[in-house]
Amino acid sequence: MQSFKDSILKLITETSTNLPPDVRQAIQRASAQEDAGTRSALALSTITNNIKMAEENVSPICQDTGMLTFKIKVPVGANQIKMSKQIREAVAEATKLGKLRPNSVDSLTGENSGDNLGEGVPVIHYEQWERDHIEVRLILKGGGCENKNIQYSLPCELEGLGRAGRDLDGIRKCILHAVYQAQGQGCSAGFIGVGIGGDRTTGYELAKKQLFRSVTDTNPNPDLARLEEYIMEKANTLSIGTMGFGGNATLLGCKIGVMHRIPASFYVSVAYNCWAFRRQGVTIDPVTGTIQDWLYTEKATEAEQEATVTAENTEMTGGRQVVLTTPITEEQIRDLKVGDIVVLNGLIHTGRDALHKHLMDHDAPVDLNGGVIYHCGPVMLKDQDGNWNVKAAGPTTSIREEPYQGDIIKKFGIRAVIGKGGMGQKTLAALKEHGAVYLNAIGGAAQYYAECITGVEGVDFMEFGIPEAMWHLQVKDFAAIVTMDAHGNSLHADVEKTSLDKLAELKEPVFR
Ligand SMILES: O=C(O)C[C@H](O)C(=O)O
Ligand code: SF4
Repeated sequence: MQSFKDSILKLITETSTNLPPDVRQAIQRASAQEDAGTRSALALSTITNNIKMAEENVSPICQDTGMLTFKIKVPVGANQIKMSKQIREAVAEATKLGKLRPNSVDSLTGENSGDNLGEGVPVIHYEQWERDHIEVRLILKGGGCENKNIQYSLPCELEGLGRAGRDLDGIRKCILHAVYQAQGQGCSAGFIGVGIGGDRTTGYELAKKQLFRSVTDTNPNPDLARLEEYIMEKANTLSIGTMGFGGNATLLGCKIGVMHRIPASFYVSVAYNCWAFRRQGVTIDPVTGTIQDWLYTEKATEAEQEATVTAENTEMTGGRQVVLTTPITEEQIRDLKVGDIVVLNGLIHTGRDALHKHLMDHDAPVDLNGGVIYHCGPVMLKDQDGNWNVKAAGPTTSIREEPYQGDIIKKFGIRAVIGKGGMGQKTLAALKEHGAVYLNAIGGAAQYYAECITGVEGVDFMEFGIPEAMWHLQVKDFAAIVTMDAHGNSLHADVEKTSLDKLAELKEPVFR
């Protein structure tokens, strides 16, 4: 087992930087379905670009390299204690190499362990089997989509859909609702794993386990196969679209598993995964520890390859492009409308949960007047000369800052907030009152945005850890879409309303 650690390091690197063919094909199919020239088509072509860049740069597809979850099958007699030790070493090394963001945080103190190790993490599940080789599967599931997981206890009442009963039709309603409630916040278009039955814990486990299935497989249970097909068709009529911009592609995959339950409980658990669906797998020789084969290698058909060409040709035709350089004036901001594409140049500052909370009752370390806050926790590496390099830097889910954002805009004179998934009424009101905009960047496009960052001017609050620190970044041609403007308009509110209407159209029973 000498090479086991190296094999795991390869698996982690590949998972973080190279999306498997079944996932790529699903994204390509979505691009082909999307109407050319729309915001969603633009987002999908940025995503396609980003996937390529990550593979070429061998750098994280998304800066949130997620919760590492290993699912391992071992022959009788394999030493799991030794395997776990080597897995932990590989995880720490992958972090040092910038293939993973230091993403493990003490839940009570907030302290970042710096190496992705910690109490209970990485998550490693072992299962024995009768075969001779080891199989290791890994999923890197990020926080934005994890926060959109949802569990239903049947019977229940659902917005738009009414009563969901304890039958296949009730399950159908729960799954549709799960896609609706995620909106764009989990970086749609997404994939879902559904677990029917079990208790609360095993239901979620079953849901997550479905994410290890190939996107293209067919459910062996004919009822569930029918339900999966139905959900794929109908979820894509909700018009949520990529990043919640509205559009034809909302769901890229749906996999449903079932287990027994106890009479009193009936759970439907849904694990939502963003488009950056990072999961890979290998078979490993138990004697040497070397990789024998990669899993998830099925290739695209010719028709799918043709669809890729169409996707790559997509270019944004609608919307106005406005080039802005920081600091930005109130007049420039009030001129912007939902749908405009802003191309930013100059200095911007990252800030997420810890910083927003801190700024509520402290001064900022830099002048933020006319400034731009970027909801982002980048992957950063220090080079030999002690300079910081940006390895991945896409946006994080903005709604977490909703309690603070309006006050922070007012207190510091901020003119633009960049993030993803949109924000709520309180922020919308503050944008109008103080003259600011919300710019939606493409979630997960961490390589695309890293390339727009031309320099790291400095950093404050390193004690918050790398993702939560306040990085001062010089950007050039950083493009994002105005989705909330200073006139009270919010694309997110509009899409939410339209999709609720469409959801309500699916209220009538289908599976009896
Ligand atoms: O933590 C991050 O950088 C992003 C997170 O995965 C999110 O989607 O909000
Ligand atoms: S930012 Fe988006 S793509 Fe990245 S992990 Fe979060 S939900 Fe996934």
